[in-house]
Amino acid sequence: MVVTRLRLRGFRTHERVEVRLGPGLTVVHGRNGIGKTNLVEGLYFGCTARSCRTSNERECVAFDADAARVEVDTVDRHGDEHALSVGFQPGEPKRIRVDDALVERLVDHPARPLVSVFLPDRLELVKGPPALRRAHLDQVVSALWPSRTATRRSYKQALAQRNALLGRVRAGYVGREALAPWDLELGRHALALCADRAETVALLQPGFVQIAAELGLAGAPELRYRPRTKADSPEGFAAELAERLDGDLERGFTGHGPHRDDLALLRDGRELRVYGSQGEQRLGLLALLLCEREALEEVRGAAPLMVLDDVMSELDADRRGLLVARLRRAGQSVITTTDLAHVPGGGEADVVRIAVTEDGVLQEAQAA
Ligand SMILES: Nc1ncnc2c1ncn2[C@@H]1O[C@H](COP(=O)(O)OP(=O)(O)OP(=O)(O)O)[C@@H](O)[C@H]1O
Repeated sequence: MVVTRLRLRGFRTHERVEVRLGPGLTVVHGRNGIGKTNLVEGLYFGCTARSCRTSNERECVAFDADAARVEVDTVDRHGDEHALSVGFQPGEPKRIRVDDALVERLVDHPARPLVSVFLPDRLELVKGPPALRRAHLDQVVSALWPSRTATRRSYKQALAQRNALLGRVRAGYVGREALAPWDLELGRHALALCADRAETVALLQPGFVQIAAELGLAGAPELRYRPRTKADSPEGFAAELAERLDGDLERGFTGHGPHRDDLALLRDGRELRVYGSQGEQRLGLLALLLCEREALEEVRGAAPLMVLDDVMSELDADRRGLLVARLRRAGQSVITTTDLAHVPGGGEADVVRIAVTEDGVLQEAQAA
């Protein structure tokens, strides 16, 4: 799936913009604060109906506009064209259309392109709480094997049911023994979810190690899945729950299981979250997103659209070269930069360049 065209209306600094993207690399350049991130945020919004920068989407509507509208044209692998549009007016539900049909959600719609975004704000994924990395890992599982989304859903449902039952035991409506069948049920889904996550991390690990080293993360990089459970059968998991039942009854919810797992990014065995510098955390995040992209290419035969905002200024010339070479190997990517010279090969004929200036957004090189 390739995004061929992006149109923004009333989106942050962009009153009215239309640009074409290349099937390979597109470089968006312009001075600080001119609206480059706003443009790629618009691209993300058009592909997912969500902002990649804020949960308060009112912020995306231009200061002097009442509503924002983003349209994205795509071509799928069979050559079929699709038109996605997202209209957003604060206080109203979003109006999302795919090929003129209204849809409720875009994220799980088959016609939408997968998109992976590196923004300075996304550093939270490395620095922040385990819940963010867990959710991210589950998204990668779903992107790699869409049918396995059901595993996570089943676990969540079983967990909610057990938590409800804990409440009934606490209130004295039923005895503790009522939990036993639910614990086994939860154990079955828990082990399936852990297996999906472990398989994904094993698949990502070699790429992560290679890319992190290539980008200059000193020491031995490692991606490590940290499941809470040590069980290898539903019965074993149920036994772990039974050991913790008093605590669960006290709190009123289940404190053990895959909803407490973490994905650790390490260097020389130490967590980047705790010991990494900001620059090292950035490299860790970049390596993670890039190895996911390559795994998707391998498993699904389609790399997601990769959006890299303001990444070049942090890398030396050799590493910029390695990064761009990796991006150009497969799939579509968009890089923003203050200086076109920071993108090796950015002037080549197959690269699409878009200049964001005080006079507007200028398409410098058109995709064929
Ligand atoms: N809803 C909005 N309406 C109008 N302008 C906005 C809105 N939200 C943010 N801005 C403006 O957008 C500008 C920042 O744009 P953006 O983050 O895209 O810059 P940039 O080109 O990526 O800069 P840098 O290179 O420094 O990262 C700021 O001047 C900010 O005031």
